Amino acid sequence: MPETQHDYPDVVANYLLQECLGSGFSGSIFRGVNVYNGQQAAVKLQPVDVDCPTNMFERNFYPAIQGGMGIPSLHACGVQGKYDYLVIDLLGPSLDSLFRKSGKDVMDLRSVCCIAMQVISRLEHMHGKGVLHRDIQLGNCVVGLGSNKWLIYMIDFGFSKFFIDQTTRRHIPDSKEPRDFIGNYWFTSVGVHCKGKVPSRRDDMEAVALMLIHLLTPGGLSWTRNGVPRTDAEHDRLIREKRKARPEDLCRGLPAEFEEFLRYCRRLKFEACPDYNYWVNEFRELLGENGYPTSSRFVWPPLDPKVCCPAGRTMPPARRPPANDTDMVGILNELANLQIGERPVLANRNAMVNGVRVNAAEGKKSNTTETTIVLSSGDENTQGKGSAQLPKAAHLAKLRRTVSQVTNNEALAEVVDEFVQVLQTHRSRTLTKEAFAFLDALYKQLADPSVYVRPMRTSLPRDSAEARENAPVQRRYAKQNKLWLLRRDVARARNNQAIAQMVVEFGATINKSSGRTITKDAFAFLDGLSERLRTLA
Ligand SMILES: Nc1ncnc2c1ncn2[C@@H]1O[C@H](COP(=O)(O)OP(=O)(O)OP(=O)(O)O)[C@@H](O)[C@H]1O
Repeated sequence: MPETQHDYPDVVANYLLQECLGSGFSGSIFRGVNVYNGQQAAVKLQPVDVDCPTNMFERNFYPAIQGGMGIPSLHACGVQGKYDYLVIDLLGPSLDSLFRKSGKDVMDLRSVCCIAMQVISRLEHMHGKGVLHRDIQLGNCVVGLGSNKWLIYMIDFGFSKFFIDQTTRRHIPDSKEPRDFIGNYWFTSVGVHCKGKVPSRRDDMEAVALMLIHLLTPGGLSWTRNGVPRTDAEHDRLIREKRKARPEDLCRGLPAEFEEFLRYCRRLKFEACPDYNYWVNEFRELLGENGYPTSSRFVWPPLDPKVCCPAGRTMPPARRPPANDTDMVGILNELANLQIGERPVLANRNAMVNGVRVNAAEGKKSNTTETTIVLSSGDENTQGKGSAQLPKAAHLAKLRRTVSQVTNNEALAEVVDEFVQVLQTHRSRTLTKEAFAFLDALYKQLADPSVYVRPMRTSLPRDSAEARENAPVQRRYAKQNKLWLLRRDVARARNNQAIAQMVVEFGATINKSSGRTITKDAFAFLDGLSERLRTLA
């Protein structure tokens, strides 16, 4: 029997109310038992006179989205006495509650990838029916019960909205007028929360990205750490913090997919349909690359890594450790001392950190002497060359000079391998101007060393005449699709000229992207390129 300050009825729509399962801003949810057939359900009650009658809104969306995987069924709804009610499938605990109860600071990578795959699929379903969720958060993702406990359900459609007008079947219009934000403090997109933009599909996706990054960040995203803002000043502070957080800072130390996903969502146009499939596959691949099963089934509590990870694999932590170089050196030294069978721990490209430069006078305070600590990757190609000690820019400049003098494919392949290694070694995955200069030189060697090559990246602004000139090639594909195609096609490139053309397209695609980051497909392309050069040698 419900105990409350509200005088909730004992029975609502034939359901005898039992214990309270959760409470929201203006209502509560009870387990209910059908008095006629004993079936259980969740009964969501809200006083009819609340300022924001979300139950009344919510019931409008069920007919449109019901039947989708991970969408609860609506069994009954209406008004009884002073309460607006919804009777929906009884489900299990929310991700918020599971995570809190685990007492952990971060969630494991496998669980986060499964959440990513499932929640993106839920959005694909909802968006496919013309509905935005607009309140993506851990409390609104709940697991099923019994045989469905691996399945993540989306709940709480009280803030949802049809973005496809039900009469005209057209997308709702954008507006330049800033609007009051709708959603939640933690995960609502920067555009909607901090800039007052009209929410669309991209904002649901960005909320997912922020939620995933939050789960992988010790202590969570920085603006979530002071609790819910209670005053306007606190809210303003939160907005400033959220707004200034750059993807590369939020995702430092995480697998590159998370930063790419966040950037992707933020680049989407107002009416754009996100490529859900692409991202589900990215997170699936990330699972595979880390030795996990690639199923999206959410297993909680997480399995012991020894059980779900093939023998001999070393598991990456949910987050690569340090924010601080001094800590990093300590951890790397410890790692170097570990005796883990015959496998060189640091040789795994995903986990590899070849070298770390640490300033002798601690951090960046001094610009004098630098102590360099180099840990070998165990990779034959770099051993003995001593070049891992060079700063990234100098190393890339040296490679540019080398590539300009190389005359055969085998040697070109070696230089490309070293280029990849330099990019992998450094924390920032941005293609710098030195890296672009290397690509220019590589192109020249592959195409015709005697011709003048117009630099791929110049200091001209992005919308300059030159950028516009290149635009048709760049616009043809979104970055990820283009890189995927390049990665696929380089294996069958007929000759050096064809590869040279791909290098240009590769550079143009990365240059066009907002972060100029090197993605997994980008690395795969470079690897494929060097392999192809060897077979064409
Ligand atoms: N069908 C369900 N089965 C089991 N528990 C549920 C169910 N629906 C909701 N809950 C629990 O109740 C909590 C609140 O649910 P919900 O978000 O739908 O309510 P709300 O009043 O709209 O909340 P808010 O004010 O946060 O938007 C959920 O986090 C979950 O723990």
